[in-house]
Amino acid sequence: MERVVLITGANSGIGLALCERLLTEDSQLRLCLACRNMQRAEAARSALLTSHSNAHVDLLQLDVGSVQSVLSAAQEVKARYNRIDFLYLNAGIMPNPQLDLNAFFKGLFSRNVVRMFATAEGILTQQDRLNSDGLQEVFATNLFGHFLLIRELEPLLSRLVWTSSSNARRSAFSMEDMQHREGRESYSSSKYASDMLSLALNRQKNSQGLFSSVICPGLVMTNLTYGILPSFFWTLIMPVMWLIRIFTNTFTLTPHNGAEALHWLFLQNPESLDPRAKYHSLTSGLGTNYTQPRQMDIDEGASDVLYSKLLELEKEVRRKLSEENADEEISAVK
Ligand SMILES: NC(=O)C1=CN([C@@H]2O[C@H](COP(=O)(O)OP(=O)(O)OC[C@H]3O[C@@H](n4cnc5c(N)ncnc54)[C@H](OP(=O)(O)O)[C@@H]3O)[C@@H](O)[C@H]2O)C=CC1
Ligand SMILES: CC(C)=CCC[C@@H](C)[C@H]1CC[C@H]2C3=C(CC[C@]12C)[C@@]1(C)CCC(=O)[C@@H](C)[C@@H]1CC3
Repeated sequence: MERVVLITGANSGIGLALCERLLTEDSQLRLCLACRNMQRAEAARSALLTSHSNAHVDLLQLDVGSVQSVLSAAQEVKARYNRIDFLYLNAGIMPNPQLDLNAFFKGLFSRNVVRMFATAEGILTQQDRLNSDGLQEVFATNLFGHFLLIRELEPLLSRLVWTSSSNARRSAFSMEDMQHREGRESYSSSKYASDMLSLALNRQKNSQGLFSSVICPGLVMTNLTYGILPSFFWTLIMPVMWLIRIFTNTFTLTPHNGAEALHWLFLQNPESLDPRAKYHSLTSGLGTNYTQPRQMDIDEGASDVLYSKLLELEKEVRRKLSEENADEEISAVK
């Protein structure tokens, strides 16, 4: 039977590399590339068809950071497919990143140097903003839009895979400020929230046949990472990056390597997976890719609380949207 795989943020980086790898694995797949920009989606589709000329590649317009777009895209998915075998929740942003050079150089000569290169802990902040739905943009894109998509498509789903990060950190997340309105680590907070949500989904939904996993792709050179430093700087330090890669397995660097754990999970029986593990894409000094589970620092109770808070926010957002639609209808009649 033809399997259907939907991937958010599939037009570039790790998402696009995953598409390539999945088509190489199973040429009979039906891939659905869910992207916000249809021109970029078309370009990705053409690239995939160049290497896999008989592949079934569909496109879906989805801005995961917009409530209305998620609801419309979900309607379209329900009209097109009877089921989604794998939903990869991969789209993600890190807007206005700032590297703390002082902390970086201090870190270079500390015991935590390997950890710093693997997680960017203590050296990276972001500046977030409100989107047109009144939500924090990073939270809306990296977490809430995906949550809403899952809620809309639930009867069709069986496997979920989140592209999280080793930058996810408990101390960056606060249950009282789950959107991270206050701090400057919105990326870390949103990724920690996705780890928690994945655990909560497993606790609530495994009995109904829905399984969720999280991965970290390692440090991959994509649009997201290129946005952190000016391009001339990347050109300068690229040889150093490849050198560091010999000593640290988290420097996967290429999108193909970064997609390792996403691909590996595609081949696993969900019952054999650990809901408390994050599956890391790793690359050895000799360039061999492998996947390694590492325990996440999360409480089951807290993950359930987050799940309830997301359900509450969903209600609120839907109510607001229907009020806005009603207002629009009234003014159209006038
Ligand atoms: N690169 C790395 O080192 C790491 C990346 N990650 C995660 O991997 C995932 C993929 O990122 P990566 O491949 O690196 O970076 P890219 O920027 O190449 O890919 C991000 C993808 O997400 C899409 N996207 C962003 N915002 C939205 C939106 N509102 N609606 C729909 N699609 C959207 C982008 O589309 P568009 O082209 O239109 O912007 C793009 O296709 C992210 O979740 C990121 O956090 C995790 C750890 C490390
Ligand atoms: C190699 C030299 C000399 C400098 C590079 C320093 C930083 C730009 C680099 C060090 C650790 C990196 C890192 C990320 C981005 C680039 C670094 C800060 C990530 C935050 C990218 C996105 C993620 O989700 C993380 C897993 C990455 C963690 C490490």
